Amino acid sequence: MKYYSLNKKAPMVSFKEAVIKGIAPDRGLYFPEEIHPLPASFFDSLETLSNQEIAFRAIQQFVGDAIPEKVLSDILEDVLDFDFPVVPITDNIATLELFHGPTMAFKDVGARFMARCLGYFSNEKSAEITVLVATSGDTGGAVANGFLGVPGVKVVILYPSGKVSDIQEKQLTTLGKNITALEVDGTFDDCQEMVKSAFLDEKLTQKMQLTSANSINVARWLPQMFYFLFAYKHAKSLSKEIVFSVPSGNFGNICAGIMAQKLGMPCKHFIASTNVNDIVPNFMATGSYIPKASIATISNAMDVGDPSNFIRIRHLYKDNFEELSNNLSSYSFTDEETKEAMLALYNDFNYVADPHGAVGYLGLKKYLEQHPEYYGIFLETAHPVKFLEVVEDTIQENIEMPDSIAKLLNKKKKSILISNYQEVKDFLCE
Ligand SMILES: N[C@@H](CCOP(=O)(O)O)C(=O)O
Repeated sequence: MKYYSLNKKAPMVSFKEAVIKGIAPDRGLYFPEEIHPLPASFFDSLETLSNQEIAFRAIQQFVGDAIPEKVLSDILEDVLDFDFPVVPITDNIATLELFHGPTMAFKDVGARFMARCLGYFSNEKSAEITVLVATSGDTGGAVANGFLGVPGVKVVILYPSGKVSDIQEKQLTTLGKNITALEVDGTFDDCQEMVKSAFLDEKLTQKMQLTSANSINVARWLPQMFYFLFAYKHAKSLSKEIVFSVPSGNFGNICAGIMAQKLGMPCKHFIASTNVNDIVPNFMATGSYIPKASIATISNAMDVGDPSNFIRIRHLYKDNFEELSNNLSSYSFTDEETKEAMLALYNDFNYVADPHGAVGYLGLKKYLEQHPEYYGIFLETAHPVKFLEVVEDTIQENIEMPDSIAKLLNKKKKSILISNYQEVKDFLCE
C-alpha cells in the first residue's frame, strides 16, 4: 500500500515510510492510495470473529507487506488485550467504552499499535527515532505508556501548562526513561504548531529522524477504525440502523469511523460532537472552515482550534459538501450543558460519564430527536476518574479511584518549561 500527501507536493511512500516520517515533507497528511471494501460476508459474520481477527482484516491492506502477517497479528494480540464494552443506556442509546486500556483513554490502541510498528521498524535499522507529540490531555499519557522502553525510540511530549487534568499530567510527566515532557506556556494549538514547525525545520530533520505520534501519523489514526467495528459487532443483532456520535477534538477518531464505513461497515450517519471549540460545527453550518484559538473547557482533550484530521474527512468526500452533510452532522455544547448531561446520565440511568462522553451523548440525543428510528452509540473516550474534580462536583458522589491512578498521584512530576519554538529546538539539538 502506498500513501500520498494530501498537499500533493511530496513523493508517495510505503506504510513504513509514512509511519517513520509522520507527516509528508510538504506538510501534508498521508492518505492511503486505495481503500478496498471488505466483503459483505465479513460484516455478516463479525460476531464469530475475535477482536484481534476483526482488527487484522481491517488494517492488513493499509500495512501491506511492510510488516509480515504473523508479526502484525502478534502486534494486534498484544495491543488489543483489554475490553471494549458496549453499555446500554436506553432502548435506543448505548455507549462504547474505550477507557479500559492502561491509560484509560481511547488513545491507548493507536499509541500501542504505533509504538509496536516503530519498534519493529527500528529493529530493521539502527538510527534512533525521535517521536514528537502534542497533547491536549489524553494522547500524551497514552503515547508515554505505549512507547516506554521501546528501544531506539525517544519520545518528547508537548502539553499546554495548566490546561490538562492532574491525572493526565501525571500520566505524561512521571515515567522518565525515554519519555520527556515539555510543558508549554500556551494552548494545545501552540504545541501542535511547534511540532509541525519541527518537522519542517531542515536543521533538525537533517540531524535526527523525527516522527509524530499524533493522529496525523497513519499508525496512530487507522487503528481507531477497530472501535467502530467492535461496536457494530455488538449492535448488529438489533434490527435497527446505527449512528455514531463521536466526541471530537483533532477529528482522528471520527475520521477512522468513516474509514470503517468506507470498508463497508453498515452505519447510517456520524455525529461529530464538540465543546465550544466549534470549528467543524460552524463549517457544517456555513461551509467555511475558519480555525480559531482554542478555548479551555472541562472536556480539555477536545480543546483544539484547528483539527488536523478534518482535511482527511473532507478528502474522503472529495470535498463535496453535500455528500459530506448527508453522512455527518456536527454540534457543539457548552460546559454548562455538558455538566447537565453528566448529571442526567447519572440521575436517570445511573451512568457516570466523563465530560467528553457527555458531549458525545448530547450530540447523539440532538440528532436522534430528528431521527428516532436509529440506534445511537456514543463513544465514552476516557474514564471519568481522569476528570475527578469536575465529575465528583457535578454528580455529588465520590468515584472509586483505581489503584493504578492512586499510585500515579504520588509520583513526582518532571517537565521542562517551554515558551517558544526555539526552546523546543534547542532541547532537541542538545
Ligand atoms: N485529543 C488530543 C489532542 C491530540 O489528538 P490526536 O488524536 O491527534 O493525538 C489529546 O488528548 O491530546
